[in-house]
Amino acid sequence: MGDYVIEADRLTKWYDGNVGCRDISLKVPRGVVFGFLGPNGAGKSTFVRTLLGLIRPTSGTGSILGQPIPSVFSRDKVGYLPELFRYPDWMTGKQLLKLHADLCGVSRAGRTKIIHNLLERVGLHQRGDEKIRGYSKGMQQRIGLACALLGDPEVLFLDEPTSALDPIGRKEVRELVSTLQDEGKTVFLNSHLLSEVESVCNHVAIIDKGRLVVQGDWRKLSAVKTEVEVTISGVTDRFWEASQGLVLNREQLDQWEGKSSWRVTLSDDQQIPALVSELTAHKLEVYQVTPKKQNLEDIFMYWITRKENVSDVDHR
Ligand SMILES: Nc1ncnc2c1ncn2[C@@H]1O[C@H](COP(=O)(O)OP(=O)(O)OP(=O)(O)O)[C@@H](O)[C@H]1O
Repeated sequence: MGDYVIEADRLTKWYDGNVGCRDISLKVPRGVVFGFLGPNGAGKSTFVRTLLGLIRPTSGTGSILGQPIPSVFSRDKVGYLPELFRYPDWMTGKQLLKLHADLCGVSRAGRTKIIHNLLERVGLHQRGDEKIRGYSKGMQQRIGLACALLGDPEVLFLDEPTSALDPIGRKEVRELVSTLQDEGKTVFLNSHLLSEVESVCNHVAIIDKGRLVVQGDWRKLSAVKTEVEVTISGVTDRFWEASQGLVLNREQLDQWEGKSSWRVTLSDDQQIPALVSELTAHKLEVYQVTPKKQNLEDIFMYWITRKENVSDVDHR
C-alpha cells in the first residue's frame, strides 16, 4: 500500500449540468489530519460523498487505502460523520450504536464495552440510555461522531464535526481528533471553523466553485507579504524616502507623545533585520517591532479572493 491513504485524480461530479466538484486531484498521506476547506457551496461535501461511493463521479478516479472507489473493502475501514444527519429519534444513544455495530460488523463479544468507551470518548457516557429525540443538536453531533468511530476505522471523514457544539464541546472534539491522529488514524476534516482547523491540521486543501485552488502545508501557502508593526519616535519623511526599496507600503496606526506606530509591509520576513538596521541607522528610537503572524483565515482569504486560480501542489 502506498504512502497515501486517500487519492483523487481529476475527480469530477456534475449535477444536471451544474458543477459539484471539478478535476480535483489530491493525495492525503497516512496519519495526518487533512483540512478540506472552501466557502459554502464550494463542493466539499460532494467531493467527500463521491470519494465514499455515495454518489457516482461523472469522471475521474479515486482510491481509499489503495482500493479504487467505490470499494467495499475500503468502506470497512472508513468512518464517516456526514454534515446533515438524522438518526432514528425513538432509539436511545446506546441502541443507535448497537444498530451501527451490527451494520459495520463489530463482533458481539466486547461490544458493550466498546459502546461504553465510545460514549465516554464523545462525552455522552451519562446520556446513552436516553432517547435521541431528547438530545440537543450538539449531543446528536457527538453520537454521530461515536457512530463514525465504531469499527475502529483507519480513515475518518468528518464533515463539519463541531458545527453544533459549544466552545467546550469544540475543544473536546479538537482533542479527540488529535488523539485519533496519535493513534495513527487519518482524519479528513471539512470545516468552516478555520481557527479550529488551524490548531489540528498542517495539511490543507482549499477549494472554490468546485475546483481545487491550492493544497499543502498551510503555513507554507502564504503568498502574502510580511507585515510588521513598529512603534518609533522621531520618524521623518526623509526616513521613509531613504527606505523606499525596503518598505513596500506603510500605514500609520496611531500617534501619541512624539511616538507613532505603523504597519509596514516588507517583501518577506528576511527583511525584518534590515528594517531594524535602517531604523537605528537613522537614529530613530525603536519601541516595538512585531511581525504580524498569519493565521489560516488570512491565507484562506488570500487564496479565495485572488483573481487567478493557481494550484500549488505539495504532498509533503
Ligand atoms: N444533490 C444535489 N443536486 C444538485 N446540486 C447539488 C446537490 N448537492 C450539491 N449540489 C450543488 O453542488 C455544489 C456544491 O455543493 P456542496 O454541498 O458539495 O458544497 P459544500 O462545499 O459542501 O457546501 P457547504 O459548505 O455549504 O456545506 C453547490 O452548488 C450545490 O448547490
